[in-house]
Amino acid sequence: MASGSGDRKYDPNKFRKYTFDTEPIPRLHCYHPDTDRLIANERPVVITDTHLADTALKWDLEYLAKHLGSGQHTVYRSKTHKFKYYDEKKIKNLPSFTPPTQVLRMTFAEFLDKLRNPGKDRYYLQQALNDTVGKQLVLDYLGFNWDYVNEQQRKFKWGPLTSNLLLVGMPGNVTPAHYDEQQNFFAQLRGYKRVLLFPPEQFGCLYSHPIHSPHDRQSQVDFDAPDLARFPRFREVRGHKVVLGPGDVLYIPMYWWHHVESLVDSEVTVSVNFWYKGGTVDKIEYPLSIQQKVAIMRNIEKMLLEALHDPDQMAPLLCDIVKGRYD
Ligand SMILES: CCC[C@@H](CC(=O)O)C(=O)C(=O)O
Ligand SMILES: [Zn+2]
Repeated sequence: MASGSGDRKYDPNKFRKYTFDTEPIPRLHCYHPDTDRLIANERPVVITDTHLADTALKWDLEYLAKHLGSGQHTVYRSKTHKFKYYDEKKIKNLPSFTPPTQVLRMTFAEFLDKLRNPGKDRYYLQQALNDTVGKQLVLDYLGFNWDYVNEQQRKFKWGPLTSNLLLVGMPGNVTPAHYDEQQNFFAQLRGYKRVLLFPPEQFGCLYSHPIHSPHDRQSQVDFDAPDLARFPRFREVRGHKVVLGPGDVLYIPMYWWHHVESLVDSEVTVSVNFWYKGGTVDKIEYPLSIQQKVAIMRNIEKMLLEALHDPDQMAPLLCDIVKGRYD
């Protein structure tokens, strides 16, 4: 049964089921007065009629093969549907770490080949748009509604645009729950993606990997088989949910956890995100925001690890600070 507004065609039953409740995310016109209020309050919202990346709505596989350029692109290969991000620079911190995916470099033509004959593997192209793309793609990129996003960046005092990541994923691919330290306008171009979001207040329920781990910022909880003995507060998560289709732009606020999956039987999905550095506050106001508290927790963890030089000493030391004194 097709679902969704207008000519949106997807079967909502084709997304994986999870153990927690979800509530919908508002879908508002870019000029609706509540849209800017939600963004100003760092709450997620699907913004319609931005025409943000309309020039990229034609970016199907054939078009990308023609215009993405003959350079090498970053493609992840996974033996499962999950593409859990890891920071290669932190692997040295954790000799026991086994990367859950392989990073490959290939031309788009080679990527197309993999899509046609994936074998048991799955592939996910994740490539920052840069000056290696073809002329036509540059023209499409210049044709993005920069007036709109530049105005938003100014209005909400965000930092600079750091990158636009092009994402070309196989049906069913999942980017597991994580948070980013950047503001994100996520533009869906082809196919359908479901995004589950969790506010930064649920930090204590999503158990991110330790900061020195390559999986820093990623949840330790396997949403397909949550280990409630190790992660008991996962029972408390309450998600926000939206299915994005072509033309939708989702504002993913900095520090909001998100789990993103391509509809299992949709066409190959194409998205482009707009990552902005967070703004700087000129003066600290109290009470602190939850985002500021997450940033403080990260800084404390970094400083303590730096001082102790040994992750195994973190828990006993923190327990001595807290137990019987602050709890
Ligand atoms: C590597 C970025 C993946 C993306 C989610 C997805 O489309 O799979 C995301 O998490 C983001 O845009 O922040
Ligand atoms: Zn993300």
